[in-house]
Amino acid sequence: MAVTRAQVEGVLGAVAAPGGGTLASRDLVRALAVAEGTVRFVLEADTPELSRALEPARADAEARLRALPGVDSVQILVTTHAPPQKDGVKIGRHADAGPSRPAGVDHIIAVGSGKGGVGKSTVSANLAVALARQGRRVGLLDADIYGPSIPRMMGVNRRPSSPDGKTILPLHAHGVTVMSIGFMLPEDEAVIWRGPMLMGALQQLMTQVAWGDLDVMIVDMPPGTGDIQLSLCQKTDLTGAIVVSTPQDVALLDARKALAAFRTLKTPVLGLVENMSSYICPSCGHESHLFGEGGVRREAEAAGLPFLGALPLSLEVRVAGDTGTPIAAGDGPMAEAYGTIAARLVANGFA
Ligand SMILES: Nc1ncnc2c1ncn2[C@@H]1O[C@H](COP(=O)(O)OP(=O)(O)OP(=O)(O)O)[C@@H](O)[C@H]1O
Repeated sequence: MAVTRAQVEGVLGAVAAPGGGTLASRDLVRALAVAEGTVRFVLEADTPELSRALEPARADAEARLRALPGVDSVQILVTTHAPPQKDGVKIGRHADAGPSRPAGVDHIIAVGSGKGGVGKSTVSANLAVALARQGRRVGLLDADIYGPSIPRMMGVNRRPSSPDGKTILPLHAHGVTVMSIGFMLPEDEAVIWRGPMLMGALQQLMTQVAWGDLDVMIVDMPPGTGDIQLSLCQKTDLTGAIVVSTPQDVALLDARKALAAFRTLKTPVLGLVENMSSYICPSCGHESHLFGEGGVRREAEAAGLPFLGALPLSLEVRVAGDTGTPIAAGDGPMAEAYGTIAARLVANGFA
């Protein structure tokens, strides 16, 4: 029997947190994902001390979750907010170091979402492939520390090599240069990385990977609007961001938070994409709007932002993602839909 989110939340509500309360009541859990026997989440502490003190609770949660029927794997990441920086003191960096971009990379587009599971990685991978098919030199950086899925979607799972021990050689698939934080994480192991270490790893992917000359780099961001997303936007010279949402009200609420965060960070939003917008029955052709109709388009209009396109829910998309050949690499209406979004980005000079 498959494990449910409610069962997992029940366990998190029973594991004692250091200093009183439980992991749930102390609001320490972020990005909880429960899918196909895998439970994954982040414990986010606000001080390095709390992060260290969380280890017994992490181990307890892991043991209890593993004991639930239907759970095959448990991945818990412990992070801390970066310590506040004293004015003028920036260790190891030039005091004026602003946002940066790898040499030779013309544009960087972040793909974000407020809510997890809305198809952010699917859109990132397919957009990258669609742009490559239009002759652009494209990089795809999977920065989704909570659930790096780009290796599976692009069909690459070798560990990248580093012949000189300094530069990391990226992988290539479907005409795209690919690098994922997933390549750096040990598989099926609980990973305990602190916030600053994670940021260090992401910076490394940006600066130490031999990306070569690229017209555009697509960055698959972690879902949500936490510290990691914030630092990524602040430290990277982004051309702009694309926000993916489903038309459901709950997803839209979170998408609105993502838009607000990008606005605060002064990251231009290049447009919104509606994913899983409708379901077209493969046998009778009937179109149903499972998650509501047109919500993201209306959201874009209300915010005065471009609406880039609506992508239907399609079994083919999921199967393509699971088998390592994004749907945009083939032919048909979905590939065309991605081609249209890609062409628009190129025409506007963003890619
Ligand atoms: N239009 C679609 N039609 C059918 N399945 C889809 C579609 N878009 C995404 N999916 C499927 O939904 C699942 C979640 O998609 P994806 O991993 O891209 O979401 P995400 O927003 O990146 O999630 P996360 O929060 O884990 O990063 C995947 O199995 C993917 O194949």
